Amino acid sequence: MNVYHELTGPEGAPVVVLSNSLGTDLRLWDEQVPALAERFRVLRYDQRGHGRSEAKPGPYAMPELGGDVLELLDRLGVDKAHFAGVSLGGMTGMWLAENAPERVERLALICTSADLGNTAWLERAETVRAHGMDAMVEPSLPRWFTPAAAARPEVREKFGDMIRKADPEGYAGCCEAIAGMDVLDGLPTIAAPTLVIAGAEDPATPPSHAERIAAGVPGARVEVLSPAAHLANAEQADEVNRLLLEHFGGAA
Ligand SMILES: O=C(O)CC1=CCC(=O)O1
Repeated sequence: MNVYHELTGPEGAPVVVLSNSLGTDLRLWDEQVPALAERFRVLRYDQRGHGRSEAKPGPYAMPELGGDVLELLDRLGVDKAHFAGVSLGGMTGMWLAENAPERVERLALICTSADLGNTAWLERAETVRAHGMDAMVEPSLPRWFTPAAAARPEVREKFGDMIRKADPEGYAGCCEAIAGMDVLDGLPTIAAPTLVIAGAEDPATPPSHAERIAAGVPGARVEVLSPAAHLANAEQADEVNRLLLEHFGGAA
């Protein structure tokens, strides 16, 4: 599988993997990389079907999204890494922590869920296969950002571009992975110290989903940020950077 990735930060430093959400790409983490790369080797990648990664025909399943990360870590010679994921990226992180615990040091789950149902995701997959990614731009931005942030031209341009650059088949395949996701029952087996971050105004994965994850993962703690919708790491970058550095042990 051809997974596009970028490495930033000192060689030999502990590795932090950053995994993007549905419809975005590794640019989602632009505000995190400078802060994290002072102390960590930051490995960000594009989920399959997104950005510059390969878009195999769907449907996909969570073991494939997690398998892409394991393959990438193997290729780069990384035995174990910290992992942060937004939404679909967080789902990938939960799958990894449950199924490859020896590869996950500490886990940060941002604006994500262990169960998002299935019907709506299968319908969304049908919509993008029929109408392409343009159909996703206007519905997505108000879920991703609070109204003030969603109105900013640079936000609309950057995140609209990420949506348009996703491959419709790849996006649909990821919707199908969300529909078939099965990480809820395994939450109590997660041994990696886990931080769960939610956006108070997130309509897609509201704070109740973060609380549900934290109720399942032994010792997990929740932080709710405001104002922030689904892409809290973009809207509350400084606070998310502070929390990630503290959680991964890189705080000054
Ligand atoms: O619906 C959205 O765009 C929000 C979302 C759900 C899963 C994900 O990765 O993003």
